[in-house]
Amino acid sequence: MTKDELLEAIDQVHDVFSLENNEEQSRAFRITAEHFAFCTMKQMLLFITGIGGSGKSHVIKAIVTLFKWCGCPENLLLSAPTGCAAVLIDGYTIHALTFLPGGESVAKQSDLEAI
Ligand SMILES: Nc1ncnc2c1ncn2[C@@H]1O[C@H](COP(=O)(O)OP(=O)(O)OP(=O)(O)O)[C@@H](O)[C@H]1O
Repeated sequence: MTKDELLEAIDQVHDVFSLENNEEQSRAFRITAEHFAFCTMKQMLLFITGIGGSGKSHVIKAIVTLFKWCGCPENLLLSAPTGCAAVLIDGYTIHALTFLPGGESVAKQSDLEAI
């Protein structure tokens, strides 16, 4: 996919999810999408928060859609701290994603570094 096609896909997903109706959703989506498009080797940490129903999952769904449209859904892993939150975004719990053991056992540093 060329850069122009990527930018076009970003605009289309932005429209499909009506993110122009919400400035903060729009900004969160564009920051993530443009990082995906132009800075693939750098880690980005972005904290999106808001009260229940403010549209956090909606932004995540838009990001998921962008990765699908760009043909690389496998480059995106979704996780959430609780099972309920993970189901809402069709993702994994952080424990499941990082193979952390359940119960009271403590993960070994070497196991975590191998992930
Ligand atoms: N920009 C938008 N355009 C249209 N509908 C939207 C938009 N943002 C959010 N919604 C709708 O508002 C509802 C609540 O949004 P969402 O589930 O994303 O909120 P949330 O912040 O993740 O909530 P919670 O924290 O309770 O899980 C959903 O039905 C979603 O589709």
